[in-house]
Amino acid sequence: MAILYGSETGTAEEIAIELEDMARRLHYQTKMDEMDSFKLSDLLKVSLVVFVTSTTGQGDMPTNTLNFWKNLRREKLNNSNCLGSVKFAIFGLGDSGYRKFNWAARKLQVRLVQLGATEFFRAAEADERHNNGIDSIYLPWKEEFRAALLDKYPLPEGTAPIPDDQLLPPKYSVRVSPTMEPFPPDKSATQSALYSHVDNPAPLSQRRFEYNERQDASFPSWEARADSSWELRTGDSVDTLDKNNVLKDHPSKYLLEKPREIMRYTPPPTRLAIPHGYHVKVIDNSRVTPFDHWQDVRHIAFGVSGGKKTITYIEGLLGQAVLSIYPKNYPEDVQELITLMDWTEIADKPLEMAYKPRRLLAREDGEPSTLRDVLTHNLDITAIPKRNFIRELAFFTDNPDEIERLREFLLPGNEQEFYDYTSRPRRTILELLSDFPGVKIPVDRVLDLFPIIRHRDFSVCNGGESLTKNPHKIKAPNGVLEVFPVRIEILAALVEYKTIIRKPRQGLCSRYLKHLEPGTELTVGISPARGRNVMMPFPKAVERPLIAVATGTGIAPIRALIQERKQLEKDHDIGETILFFGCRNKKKDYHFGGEWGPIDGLRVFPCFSRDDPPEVAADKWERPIKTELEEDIEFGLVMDPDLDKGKRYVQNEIRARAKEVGKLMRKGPIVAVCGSAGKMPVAVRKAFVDVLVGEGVVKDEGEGERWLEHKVIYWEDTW
Ligand SMILES: Cc1cc2nc3c(=O)[nH]c(=O)nc-3n(C[C@H](O)[C@H](O)[C@H](O)COP(=O)(O)O)c2cc1C
Repeated sequence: MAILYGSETGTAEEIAIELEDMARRLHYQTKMDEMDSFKLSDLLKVSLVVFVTSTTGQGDMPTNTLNFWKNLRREKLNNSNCLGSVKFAIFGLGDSGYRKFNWAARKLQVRLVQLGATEFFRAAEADERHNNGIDSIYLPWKEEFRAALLDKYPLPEGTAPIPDDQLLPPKYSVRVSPTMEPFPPDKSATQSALYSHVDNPAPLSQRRFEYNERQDASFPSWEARADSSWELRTGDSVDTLDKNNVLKDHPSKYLLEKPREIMRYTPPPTRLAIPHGYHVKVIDNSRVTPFDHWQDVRHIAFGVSGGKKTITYIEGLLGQAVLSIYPKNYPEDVQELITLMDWTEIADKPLEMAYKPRRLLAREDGEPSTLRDVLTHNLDITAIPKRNFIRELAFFTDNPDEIERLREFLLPGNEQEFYDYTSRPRRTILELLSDFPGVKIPVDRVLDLFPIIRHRDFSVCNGGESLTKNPHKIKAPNGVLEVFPVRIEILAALVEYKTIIRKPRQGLCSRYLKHLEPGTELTVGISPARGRNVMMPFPKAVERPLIAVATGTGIAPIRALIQERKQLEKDHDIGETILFFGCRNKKKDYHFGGEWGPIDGLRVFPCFSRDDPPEVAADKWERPIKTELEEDIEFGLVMDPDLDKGKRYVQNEIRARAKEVGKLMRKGPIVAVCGSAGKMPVAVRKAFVDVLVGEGVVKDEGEGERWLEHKVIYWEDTW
């Protein structure tokens, strides 16, 4: 059975891992990987294929499916019945707050059937918005799916499924190198004392040579050699804790009064071999919201070194680029885990990883990673523990109480307890492990158990001249002036909460960004933003008017776009631009508000939801407040029923400026909507349709929708 997933932030991947575990227990030989690791012809080699895919963007396929999807859609396959022998099942993950709910799974299903494949079990569409999230659909589906497998493909006589309380062999192969001495300490880490006993180790070059020899010798599996096409791309990906739209509790409830104490040590700067990575240095990291504001928003600037090629590449992105940050764990957390697991003896010895997960990045300097390296740079030890993790832990403790407690979390009917222990307080893996001191994870299970750190993508918030106009200079600690020909900026809202267990919480990436000091060197990914092609059929698009709608940090890509259009002014007639920007307070989170004045042809309509008197917002189109509030309360977004009464929102402002918007709409503008997902993009689209009807551009709502679909470049970037 092949289990192929498409996942941006790891949820679908977790489901795939669970399904593989289930299949292995039914004695299936399995191959679980991202869709892009599979060729179409590989599908013909397996008996059953299970696809697990989330939907991303606006009804888009996840990044790690794009090659597979492109192959599947090749025109020459039409009517070929080329997948006639393939039997498949699909599990889709989505969020019903998006207009194109579960579209990736639906598109995939339709195409597979078109090409002759047979669906051997019913497809499912799970919804992140459901009370128990994806699980409400997934858990019953999995049980039925298992029963269907046993029914249609019964086990041979005398063979029983492998029970859940029996440990399966590890999937990945990792061990501490048996002959090699520990490597000399990484000066920036906090490990020097550990090496005081090491006398005259063999020279590094010799040890590296021996190590490589062994690695090569034990590298035969086709999985290990499978193509790494994913490495050629980077995609939109969000660390769960950093993803504020899925958090069920309103931030104000768990507001941190004081910033978290700065860690004594920041992560070591060791670089990873990040696909298409760029070496950058932090030039500036400033908080742009006042300290009494609930949210810490950072404007971070990076200097990109590199020659003409880099500059051309970045300029070629036309202000619509995405910068991927690969966060790291903190040395103190890593040390805590090492101590908890009794790994002190082996933590700094090189590892041999004959078969490692595809996403696990090696060190850029070619040195073999130690366990400490892997725990610092690769494995997410502060992620919220998932079911797979907890299930496996029960095998690694001798304490019967711990075994019982761990297994209890997973019993059918205990989903709420599981959620209350893990996601609700956003408990970390590290905390879970300190709650279960009897658990000692063997090192050969490390790669199977811990999730891999995901990069997080940020829209680059500058464009045009500001990318390259003036070389950026900063003084290195040794006094030498360094020059960076390219400057890239991002605007990052850090996620910090105090949860119901009263502990401060930060997303892994938020914490990493918060403490990024100017001068820090790192490797980042820089790639085109999703949907950029729609946005920039260059040069025609710049001549169209731009109606931009942004809330909060959604202003980032819009600012880049506005700067980009500004630069093109010399050679093109740039269309008019209007910007509706929504935030809470003029003085607190009106990001870049001070910049708009001098830009010709741009008009900005800010909407401060907490500043303006209610009568400004009230207009005849306002949707009944009650219904919105009921929705909000249901999703735990609003704590105080009066909180949102009579506020000024972008959708109201669009209606209030109907004449102007209607006029631009007739010219077939670009409409860009950026900010948090959920109600905002829906309400904004509805407002545009109302304006189209109200201004007589179209007759009715249906025609209004079609106008937005066909006459307008409608680009949403919401998360
Ligand atoms: C930026 C972003 C865009 C999304 N777009 C859609 C969408 O268009 N349709 C949908 O049903 N779900 C959408 N979702 C919801 C995800 O599919 C859902 O959260 C899923 O559980 C994520 O799984 P993953 O972590 O494997 O990617 C989106 C989520 C994000 C963060």
